[in-house]
Amino acid sequence: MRAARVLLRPVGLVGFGLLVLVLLVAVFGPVLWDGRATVVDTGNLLAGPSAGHWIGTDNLGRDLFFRVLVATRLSIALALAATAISMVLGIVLGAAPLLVGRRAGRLVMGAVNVLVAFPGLLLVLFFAVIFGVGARGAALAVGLAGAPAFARLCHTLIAGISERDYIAAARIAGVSRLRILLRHALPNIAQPLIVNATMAAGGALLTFAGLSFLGLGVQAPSYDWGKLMQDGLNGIYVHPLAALGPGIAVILAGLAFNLTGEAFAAAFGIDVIPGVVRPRQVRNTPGKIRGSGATTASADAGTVLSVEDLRVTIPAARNPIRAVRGVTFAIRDGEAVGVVGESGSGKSMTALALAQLIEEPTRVEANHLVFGGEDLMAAGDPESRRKRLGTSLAVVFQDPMTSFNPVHRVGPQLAEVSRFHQGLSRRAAFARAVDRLRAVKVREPERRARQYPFEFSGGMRQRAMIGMGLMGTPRLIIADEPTTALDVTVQRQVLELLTEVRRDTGAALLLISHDVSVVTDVCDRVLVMYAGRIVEELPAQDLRTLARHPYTRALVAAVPDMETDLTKPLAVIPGLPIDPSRVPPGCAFAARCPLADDHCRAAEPRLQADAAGNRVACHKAGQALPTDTAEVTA
Ligand SMILES: Nc1ncnc2c1ncn2[C@@H]1O[C@H](COP(=O)(O)OP(=O)(O)OP(=O)(O)O)[C@@H](O)[C@H]1O
Repeated sequence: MRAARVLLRPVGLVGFGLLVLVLLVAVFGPVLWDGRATVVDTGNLLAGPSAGHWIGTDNLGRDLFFRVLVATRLSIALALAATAISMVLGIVLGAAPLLVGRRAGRLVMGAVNVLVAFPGLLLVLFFAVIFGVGARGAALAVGLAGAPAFARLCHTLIAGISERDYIAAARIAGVSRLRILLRHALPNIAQPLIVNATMAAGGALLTFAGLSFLGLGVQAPSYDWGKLMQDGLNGIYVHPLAALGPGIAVILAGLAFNLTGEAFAAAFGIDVIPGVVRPRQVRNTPGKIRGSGATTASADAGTVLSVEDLRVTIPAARNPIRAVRGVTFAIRDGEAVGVVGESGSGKSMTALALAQLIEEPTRVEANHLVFGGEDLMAAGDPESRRKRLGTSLAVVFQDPMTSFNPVHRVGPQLAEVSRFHQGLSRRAAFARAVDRLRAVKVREPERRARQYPFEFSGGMRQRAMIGMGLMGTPRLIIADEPTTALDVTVQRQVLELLTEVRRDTGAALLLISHDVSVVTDVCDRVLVMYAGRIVEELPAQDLRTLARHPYTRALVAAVPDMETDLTKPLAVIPGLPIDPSRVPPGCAFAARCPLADDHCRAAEPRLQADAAGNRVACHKAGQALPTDTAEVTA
């Protein structure tokens, strides 16, 4: 237990001990000592410390020590109330991009950033004047003034997890934004938020003391530490303890909160300074439409997905990054299509665009993008579209560690899909989740469904992810490098499972991999991508022998098989992929191609189909390579 370890550190022990003491005094102080704190002793006005009055009396002869103890409750209550206001408002504002979309969210965060730039005390004074003097006004003022900092922290933390696959999975399942926030985002950022709240409460204590001291906070006859300090200030030269006593209480309580927060932060490895997690630029987003007449949902019968001229562009300060540059293909019902290519060739971007998981500022454009008869480029709310797609499209992500929300049990996460889409009761949805876990060969599914993701092995998590896709009736499963993070034996099991699922459900499969042998084993057809384009399409069984594009042949040669001469160094493709923000004229592969000539460097080859329907984009398609097998150089 990391929380328990906090108490083993001196800082944690002192802070936590002090905090418990302060809270006990806050709860029981008024009950135990209110009488002694309010007794007026006219014979002892403004008396100094004595055996009867440890830190003296005030101008009505009331015992200051007991007044400080009794004031603990109001002081702590105000600090906690203000922190709660800051936190709730901060979470709402910080989650704005998630709740109301990127564009409106950016406006909100812009305003938040301006407010963060203001000195905190200035904001407090501003709000205190607006809400009026008194405890309630002060609590609102301190709460509101603290909200921007929380908003920024919350925004940063949410941005840090919004790329996680379990958030994407929830989006694909069509879960509402509010539910994603409450169920998937907040539980995963709770630790740093609570640690920061603890420390903010310490800061709020000081601010309240300042406000009351200035006469803007608590008003007589109520009193908090600040009010006591203000009263004591009048006689500071004759009776300094009257002001020092409550001052020391503020410092001790502030220390208690801050030390406890620090100790928890250290134990949980949390950076309490906001702004350490940078959001990635690409986010889940609506698509944009180009062209007009071609956008009607005119999929051929038997075609589950039809894509024409898909483009994904990421805006950048200088040149936009053209991650996908006009991809056209179709998948028939039940067919398995593989996408191969080196890292950065645009495979994942294509998949994310198909799953409607790309958001502004990244632009998705296509002449035609139809899934299951639904025009995905049609105007309309992408969220409601995703909701409709929810059960017919399943996505399996690369990293089984991030596919599930770590704070929820696996069964309920699967069940969420059925509760949301099929309106099943909690019990019925859970039963279906158990059934689906059984279908993907998770042993003891009833017990496993009640376990947390960390109790699953990587392969089992990946099976469970496939099981989640099967909660609906998927017509297409998009699997983006589903086995990359797994060891070889488990890889095979997951691939076999995908094949079985396909056979049993009739779902089509789009399998993305940089591993040529994986797609040749599992798929019917292969799309080879390079620099954001499809450069070749052919039956998977022909990939090793009949590939015509020099790039495809180089990819194949780079994978050793039983006939590879292991006495020679393994083949690699010479050179580096192009920078997608600076696409050269002509063929993007020309600089690395042993066959390239001036024509290749000047004119971009079109993707052309032959009589068999295979496609290749190369001026030199099928030509013999210059040296022995050697588009490949060691
Ligand atoms: N957030 C981003 N910001 C800038 N460029 C990006 C971002 N995400 C992707 N890209 C660029 O877009 C191009 C396509 O990326 P994509 O992830 O689709 O490639 P990939 O073929 O799936 O690669 P990998 O196999 O490594 O996942 C790459 O050049 C990549 O650098």
